[in-house]
Amino acid sequence: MLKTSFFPCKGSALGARSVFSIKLMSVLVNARVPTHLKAFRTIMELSITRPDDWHLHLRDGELLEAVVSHTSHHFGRAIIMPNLKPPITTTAAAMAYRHSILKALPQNSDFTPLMTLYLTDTTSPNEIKLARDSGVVFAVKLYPAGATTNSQDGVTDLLGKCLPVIEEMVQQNMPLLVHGEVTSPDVDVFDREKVFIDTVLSPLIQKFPQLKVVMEHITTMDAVNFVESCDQGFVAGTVTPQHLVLNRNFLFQGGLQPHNYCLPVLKREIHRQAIVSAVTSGSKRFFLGTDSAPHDRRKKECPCGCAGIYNSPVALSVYAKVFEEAGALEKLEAFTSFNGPDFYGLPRNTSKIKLIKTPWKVPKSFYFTWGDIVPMFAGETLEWLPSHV
Ligand SMILES: NC(=O)N[C@@H](CC(=O)O)C(=O)O
Ligand SMILES: [Zn+2]
Ligand SMILES: [Zn+2]
Repeated sequence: MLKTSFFPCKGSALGARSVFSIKLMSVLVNARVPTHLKAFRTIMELSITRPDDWHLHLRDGELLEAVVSHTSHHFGRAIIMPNLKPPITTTAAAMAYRHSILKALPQNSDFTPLMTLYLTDTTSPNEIKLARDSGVVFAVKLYPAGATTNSQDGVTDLLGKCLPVIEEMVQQNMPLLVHGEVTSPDVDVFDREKVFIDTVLSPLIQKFPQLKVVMEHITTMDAVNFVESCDQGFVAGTVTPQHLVLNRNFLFQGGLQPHNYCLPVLKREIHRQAIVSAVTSGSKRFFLGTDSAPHDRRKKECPCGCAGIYNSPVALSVYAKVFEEAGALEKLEAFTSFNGPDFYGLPRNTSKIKLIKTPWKVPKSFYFTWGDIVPMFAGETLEWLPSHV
């Protein structure tokens, strides 16, 4: 392998602390031919600060053991979603869940799970104090009751029933993470995010301008505009790989595609484009949150399949492709590794990972003791292989 050039890239959005760099390497393509005829292929390699995943479902039991290393290999930290059965509604339960995640990690892993509490109609302000004092709970998650997987214990009336808890969250500087969809059957499934913004989120933020809110897995230009219209530092948005590269046609292409079904559901192409523009613009308001949501294959390929896309194994490759295609690779690192910790008031990671622009094949499935999980882009070839430095 012959290094032909090395140049650190300092994009304007990155500032002096950026360690982003691109390397080009010439690699021998065919070793058998005489030296003077040997062909070289140029390989690009990115070095970025270790990313964090600000929205992740790790599940529990054998599913947890099957998936955790796909995140812990390349990510430093992740915000762990609390929608287990039963949900993680107390600090004590969050601490126990954290313990089981740490136990499931590969040996010598330094991955840190950042725990969350599942908000219910009866969560007490005192529970928020306990959560803050524990030092291991970093946010509270709002699932409108019935909106998504395991949300049946969620909130039925946020503005009516949860005001004392929200006041305490403001006091404790505890972020509220939002699955932003209304659940009324009268509202078209493709409009649920916009209606949620208009009827729940806007009034909430007007009432509590000091509340930190993350609009999770944004799917529409309405969500992009909303996040951009709010005070920076108080409202942010996470973005999944699927909402950057798939539109709603992918739900039906060649027949019903259960592995492309997640909530909020994929939207029109104009919405996908608005999200791509927002994240590749270099805005600090958006950051990486995969919403990787593993389900056993039989729960996806059945008459009433679960919502959720398992994307941990491919997420970094997909994000890199999106930034590359937008001509904004120098802004990738802020999205993957800076904007999230800056919003949460946590230090940025200090170690690095590499992304190598080489083709690699996504496994068709990941088997575990009682089933298997089909990842996003199963069996397809991607580029930008993540690797340790
Ligand atoms: N995104 C999904 O479609 N599913 C998530 C829940 C969620 O994040 O809404 C899951 O837990 O499976
Ligand atoms: Zn959700
Ligand atoms: Zn989720």
